[in-house]
Amino acid sequence: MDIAKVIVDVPVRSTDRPFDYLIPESLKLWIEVGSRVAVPFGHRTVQGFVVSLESGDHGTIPGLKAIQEVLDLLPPLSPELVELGDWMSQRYACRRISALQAMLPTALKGKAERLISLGEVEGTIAPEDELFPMFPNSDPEELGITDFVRRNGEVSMKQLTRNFPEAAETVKFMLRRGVLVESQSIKDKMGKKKLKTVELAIDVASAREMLGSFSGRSARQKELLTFLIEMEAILPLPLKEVLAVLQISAGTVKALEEKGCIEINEVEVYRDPYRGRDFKPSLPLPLTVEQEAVYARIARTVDEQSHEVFLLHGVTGSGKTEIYLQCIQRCVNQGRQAVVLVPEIALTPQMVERFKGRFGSGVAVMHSRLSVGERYDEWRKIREGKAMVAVGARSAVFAPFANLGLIIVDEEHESSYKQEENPKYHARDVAVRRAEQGGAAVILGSATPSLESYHAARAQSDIHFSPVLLEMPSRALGNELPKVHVVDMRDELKEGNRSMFSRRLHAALLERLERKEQTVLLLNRRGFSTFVMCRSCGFVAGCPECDISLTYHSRSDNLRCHYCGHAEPAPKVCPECGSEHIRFFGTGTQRVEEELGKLFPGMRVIRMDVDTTTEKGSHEKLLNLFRDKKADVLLGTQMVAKGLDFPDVTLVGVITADSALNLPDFRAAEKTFQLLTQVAGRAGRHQLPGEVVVQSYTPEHYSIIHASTHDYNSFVREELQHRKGLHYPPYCRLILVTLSHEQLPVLLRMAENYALNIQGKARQLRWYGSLDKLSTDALDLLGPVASPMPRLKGRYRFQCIIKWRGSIDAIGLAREVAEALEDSVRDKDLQISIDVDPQMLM
Ligand SMILES: Nc1ncnc2c1ncn2[C@@H]1O[C@H](COP(=O)(O)OP(=O)(O)OP(=O)(O)O)[C@@H](O)[C@H]1O
Ligand SMILES: [Zn+2]
Repeated sequence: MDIAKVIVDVPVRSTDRPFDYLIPESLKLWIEVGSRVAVPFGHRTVQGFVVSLESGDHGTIPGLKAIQEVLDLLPPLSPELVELGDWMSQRYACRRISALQAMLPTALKGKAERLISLGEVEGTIAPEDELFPMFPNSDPEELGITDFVRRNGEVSMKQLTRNFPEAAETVKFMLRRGVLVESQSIKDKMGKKKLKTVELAIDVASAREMLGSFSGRSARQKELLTFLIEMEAILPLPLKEVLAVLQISAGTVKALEEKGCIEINEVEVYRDPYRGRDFKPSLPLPLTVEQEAVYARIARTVDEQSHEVFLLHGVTGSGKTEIYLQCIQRCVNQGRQAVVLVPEIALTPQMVERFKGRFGSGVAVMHSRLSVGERYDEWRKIREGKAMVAVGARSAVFAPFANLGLIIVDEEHESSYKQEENPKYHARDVAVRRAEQGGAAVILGSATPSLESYHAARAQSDIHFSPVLLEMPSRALGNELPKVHVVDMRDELKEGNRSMFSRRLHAALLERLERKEQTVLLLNRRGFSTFVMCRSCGFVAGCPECDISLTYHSRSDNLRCHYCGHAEPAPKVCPECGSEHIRFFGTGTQRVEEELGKLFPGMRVIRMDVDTTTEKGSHEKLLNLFRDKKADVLLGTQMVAKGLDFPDVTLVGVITADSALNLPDFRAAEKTFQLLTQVAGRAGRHQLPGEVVVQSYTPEHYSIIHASTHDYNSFVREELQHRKGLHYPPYCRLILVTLSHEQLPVLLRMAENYALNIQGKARQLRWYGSLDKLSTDALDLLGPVASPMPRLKGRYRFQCIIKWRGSIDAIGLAREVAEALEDSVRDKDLQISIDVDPQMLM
């Protein structure tokens, strides 16, 4: 008998390898690489994924157990995705099962029953008597199955395999052609699964003739038939809608059906979250000269169907989206599919509309605001070949397309592409890997590329990938980038203005009210109240070693560094200028809203933050209100910074540019630059010119200076110098290792132990030492120190940061030492988490 190697769903490390199972003869045809199976494990039955097959005579191996059941008719994973899972488990030091499960919609993880029903063949379900002509060459088995499913409506997979034990190949073949469809019995209040439709059963001419034959009593039937004749072009119509429009009863419909004039069919509808919504169809725009050059370059690779990564650096409003759309078209024309990744926060209706408008219902949308059932249906649309394009957040990188030709990562610099829980993968890096496997092109697009990607493109020597840099320095509509004024808030204070609005921003807001133009106001809440700042001179205390801001701890009233552990007492007066205006910094959106109400009576403000957007669809509602000019000001957190394209926005105000600058994060300057550039890019995108007011306590900071002149290149040059000097990415890579335990003394010992073991092993391998001194292969370790959140859910937390570069296997080492420690102490309470290339060090 043949053997399947199976990764089982048992959440302990010792099972993180394939186990051998015999494939019983009866299941042989059903099992492929990527199949989900039920297998005995210990005394239980668990779920697992087949990762490889071995044929041969293994019948005699004692103790080898057999697979019990196949859980889906079509394997939910492709061999390509299984291989990607393998790669992820090494790249992110995670378990293979967790990588594989991350690829599937939630619905497939639960216990829902799998059902088979009859599919749509050429648009409608085949009526009984048309069955033979439709499958002239079908074998009796296929007809038997069709008939069985028809009689039962929906059958479970068990029923089907019981009745047709030998028919695996046939059923699979039928599934692939859409004669059968597989679904899950997901109870989902968001939508229904079946829709009745009404359609003429005779041609229009005969129907017209029939009209004369209706007498007084059947006037309603005549009305219905007349209606259907008029609507002929758009038939079939949903029955429910017809009943509602004509105010007729089901009896009328039935009578007409019995006369053979009409037919009622039941079709399966996907729970389309965008159903009933009209998307304005959009045609390809004639490209600008800049766009044309970029497009031609990418199109070449798409046509060759080869693998290449592009970094598309295009200023805000340069028309990157149009490039994406036309490249996708090119790819789809060749019969290959495309995935578009966008940050969750930017997955606005406006964004979806642009893709649906161009590609219609061939677009599947995947994001976390959909219900479980809706997400499953979108996933199924992809797997069954009913969608050619998937637009979605992070996890859409796993869209089960069979022949992927293009992956687009929009706003590639966004840190939300990194998943913070296990598996801690970065969707951009996974996208590049997947494309490499399948010979697909990748476009990483941004107005502010991440330093990692940009450096990789310039240096052509990066460990992940070397993208080809393509640039679009001007806006598509030919207008200028907006003028940016930086206001020094220290001067405002000096001159007696204690309000949160500078005089300049105040005046600009008034002007917009008078001219009936709109304003976007950004309040950057990230990083508030973790640091202490002097309002007189802008001083913020930083770590002397690590060049990041110190974090204030109120209990001990001191300041601490979360990279190396440096601590000092919190100052009472500013060490720079002696002022007593040194304190926490913090303002909420609500307070800004109140203040606007006081200063500008009658101003209509829409506030958009986590509080006002929790409800499903609220985000969209607020944006629509703003677009329809029901408000003068859109006030919000980061949410307002991205992707919006509103013609009447001529002013963008940033309340405090510095707050994120002071996060204890080596990417603070980069993130500040990106956010300012993005939000500034919302102003003056169409006919009206735009203006931006940025309020700051540190206007001399290079991230603010360069953002104000839209000078990405100068910012990058300066920032790269800093990173190089202090050994931060992209000049090295990081691994964040967090250890947690309920008991502090135990944890301290373990963390110390972990650090020593890493250092010891690295020393043996001649990797260990300061990155300053070692030239190529090098590894250094910071810590252990208390984590920024030192106690979480009753557990203490300590962390180490491993810095490394070169071709050494630092990830393997971090994992190996963690596992050895776990094995040696055998303390179930100890948890060690490894985050490779962390985005959040807080
Ligand atoms: N070739 C073109 N001809 C006419 N208009 C265009 C063309 N390309 C893009 N546009 C328009 O220019 C505007 C900006 O384009 P788009 O939103 O795609 O820019 P973007 O680069 O994605 O910007 P951002 O990074 O700010 O989101 C849009 O209103 C778009 O319709
Ligand atoms: Zn430090």
